[in-house]
Amino acid sequence: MYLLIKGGTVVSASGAQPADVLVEGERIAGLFAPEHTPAVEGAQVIDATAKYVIPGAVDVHTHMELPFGGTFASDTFESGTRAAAFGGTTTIIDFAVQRTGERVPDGLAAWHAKADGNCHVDYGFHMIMGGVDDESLKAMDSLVESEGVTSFKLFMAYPGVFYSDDGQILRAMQKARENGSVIMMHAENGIAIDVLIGQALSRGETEPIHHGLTRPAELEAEATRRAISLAEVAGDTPLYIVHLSASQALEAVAAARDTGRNVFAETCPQYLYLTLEDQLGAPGFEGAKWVCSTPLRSKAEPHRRDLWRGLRTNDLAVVSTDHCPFCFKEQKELGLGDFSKIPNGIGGVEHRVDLLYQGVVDGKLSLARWVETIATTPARMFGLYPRKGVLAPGSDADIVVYDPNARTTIGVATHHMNMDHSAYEGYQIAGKVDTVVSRGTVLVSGGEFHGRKGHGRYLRRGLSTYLL
Ligand SMILES: NC(=O)NCCC(=O)O
Ligand SMILES: [Zn+2]
Ligand SMILES: [Zn+2]
Repeated sequence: MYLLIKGGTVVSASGAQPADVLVEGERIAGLFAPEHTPAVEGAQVIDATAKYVIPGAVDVHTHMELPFGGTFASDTFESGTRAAAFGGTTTIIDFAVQRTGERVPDGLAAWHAKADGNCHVDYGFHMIMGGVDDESLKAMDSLVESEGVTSFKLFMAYPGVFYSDDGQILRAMQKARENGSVIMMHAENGIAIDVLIGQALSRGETEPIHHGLTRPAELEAEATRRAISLAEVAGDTPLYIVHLSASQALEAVAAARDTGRNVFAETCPQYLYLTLEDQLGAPGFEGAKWVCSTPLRSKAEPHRRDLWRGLRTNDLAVVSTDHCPFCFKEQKELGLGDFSKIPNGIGGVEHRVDLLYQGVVDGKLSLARWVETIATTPARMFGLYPRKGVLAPGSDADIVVYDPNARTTIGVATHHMNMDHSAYEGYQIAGKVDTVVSRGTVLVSGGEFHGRKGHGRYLRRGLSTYLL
């Protein structure tokens, strides 16, 4: 079975050129200069004239069905991966969770039970380590060796939930140094934040904006610097800072990278577009829609400008979504009268490709850098390259045809995520995902979904190929 994507401009992390893409079965058979494209009898043809053809995007930070804040993230693996596909994302890496007091293999098994047979796109897992002890350290080895889980997320935030102290973090980093895995860090000083939260509540400051005000940028920067130091002490353990939002934290990452350290970071669209004042500070309880951690930052400071610059310089190597949706009704409302009880998270798995493309439209990113940050580097960073993240012979035929001349408006009425609101309601997007192919199967075309639950397969990941 052949599929030919014809007439488009293929964009890769190294540039753009006119090329036709031939798919045989689930894999890419070849890329051809248009004048050299072979005639393939019986091939299904997709006309990509005046459109970009890019690798299916890879979102390395999602939380489908995450239990958090007394409820569960509102997208299942089924609804969330369908929405991902609509947005041009053909691979996700979600976070399996070992909660404090639980065993790591049990956490992984629980995530397989949620995801297996339910996904529309391919998926892998990182492991959240909610407790670092002798047993869980041993389990890290077996996850790397036998389960294809080669990255582990630790938390310097959320005391009593996922928090690890510095000793635990150092031990996990030493283990990762031995087995070749990557440590992902939620870098916020959760102990100090809890003090600020208590003080704010005792002053009667209960509205959503206080979520952001009690998580100052300096406490993200302090934790980022501390994580970088601990990784150095552990022997330059590869360290990946998740959902980086503040200029000061970015400065710490850039300084480490300038000295040749294996330190990497991602940011997310919410930090590139949304702000503490405009969203978190919306009237009444409305701001709860944008409660996430790290929080949205003040527009009075140059965070967004610096994050865009970091994307250009590669001090920010990846854009993920940290997709963690909660409905406003009944879920975000758990925090009415107490911002600290609002479940943390924003849904956006459907919009990353579009929102980052606006950076191209606005002259902030090159086309190549768009593809590199949403597809190629994520795949390399987390052991999926060259199977994912690139259009090359032998790679999985995960392909997006993107129409730069079409327009779309983001909103709850049209999105496919299981959310009763949109973090980007009314955003006008110049460009549109036109066709989405996953392992040779057309999942989305003409705005219609043609996929089937269970098409998505579990990805056993290798070690990172992005490290120095
Ligand atoms: N980010 C967020 O607010 N929720 C998801 C959990 C996490 O990534 O810390
Ligand atoms: Zn986090
Ligand atoms: Zn997250």
